[in-house]
Amino acid sequence: MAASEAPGRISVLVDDVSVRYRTETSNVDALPPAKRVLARAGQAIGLTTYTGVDALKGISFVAREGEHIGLVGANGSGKSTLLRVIAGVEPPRTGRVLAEATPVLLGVSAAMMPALTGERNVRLGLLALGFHPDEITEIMPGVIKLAGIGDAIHRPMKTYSSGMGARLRFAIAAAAQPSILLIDEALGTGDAAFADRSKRKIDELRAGAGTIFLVSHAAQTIEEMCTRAIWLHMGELIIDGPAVEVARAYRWWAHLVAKEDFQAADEAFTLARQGRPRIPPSSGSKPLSNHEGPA
Ligand SMILES: Nc1ncnc2c1ncn2[C@@H]1O[C@H](COP(=O)(O)OP(=O)(O)OP(=O)(O)O)[C@@H](O)[C@H]1O
Repeated sequence: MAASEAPGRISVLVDDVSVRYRTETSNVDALPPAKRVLARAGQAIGLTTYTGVDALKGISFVAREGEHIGLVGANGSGKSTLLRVIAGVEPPRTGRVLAEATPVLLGVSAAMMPALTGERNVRLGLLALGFHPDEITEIMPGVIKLAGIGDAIHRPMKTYSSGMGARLRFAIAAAAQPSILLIDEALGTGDAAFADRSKRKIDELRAGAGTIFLVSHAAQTIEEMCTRAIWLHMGELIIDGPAVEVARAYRWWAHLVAKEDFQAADEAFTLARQGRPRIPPSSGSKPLSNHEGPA
């Protein structure tokens, strides 16, 4: 179903959202000239230099019920940041996000308490997601089973490996059965058995959710699983349209960049930005590699 055919109710409104991260840098030369002299003087006496990274620049769009929206773009283009802003775990510097239900970002929504056991964290996480204590008693076993971390569930979370913590967070978020579901494939973690269980759970959640946002580096996954796609580049929205069109245009551009045919890449990029994405004639019969690109 193409975006233009989706008549569902508006579920998420992203209005002129910008995010800037403040981060340390050792590259004083990249700072604006006015700040360079001061930064050099500061460095000479051991002070840390900070700079701003514009992760999202004035992003606006509307998502509707029934839409499965893929986010594509090179590494660092702002995809995860956008999911985090929609989930409400990253405050935007400007703009706002309105949602008709609580969007749940699989894997990171629950704030965990390191000193408490996994079991206590599950209980707190489910309370935070709005479950009634009686419901929690009922669904706890299923959440613990999905996390599948064995006896470690009775140990403090600070003793967990990062994979074990991620599994628990995933299992808590999955219990929410959200109507607005945010999936960041980069969060995919764990061993083969968990990957299999989590994939089945994601499929189940996808079937129940009204609006889905999916970040994936595999443009083909976006083509197969989404109705619509948004291409982000250096924090800017380049094109928003039917998934197949946008994902293929992105893959084509990424392929040209990987081949170092920068002139053709620039042309493809400009056309996409103008809303006239270039879809390579061969892409239907001979798919480009999923992972091609400047990533
Ligand atoms: N906590 C942070 N502090 C400073 N900069 C950050 C932080 N998180 C992200 N960034 C920067 O913001 C920009 C966007 O990052 P983001 O993770 O949203 O990109 P992405 O498209 O999801 O990348 P990837 O495909 O590599 O996962 C990048 O330049 C990144 O370095």
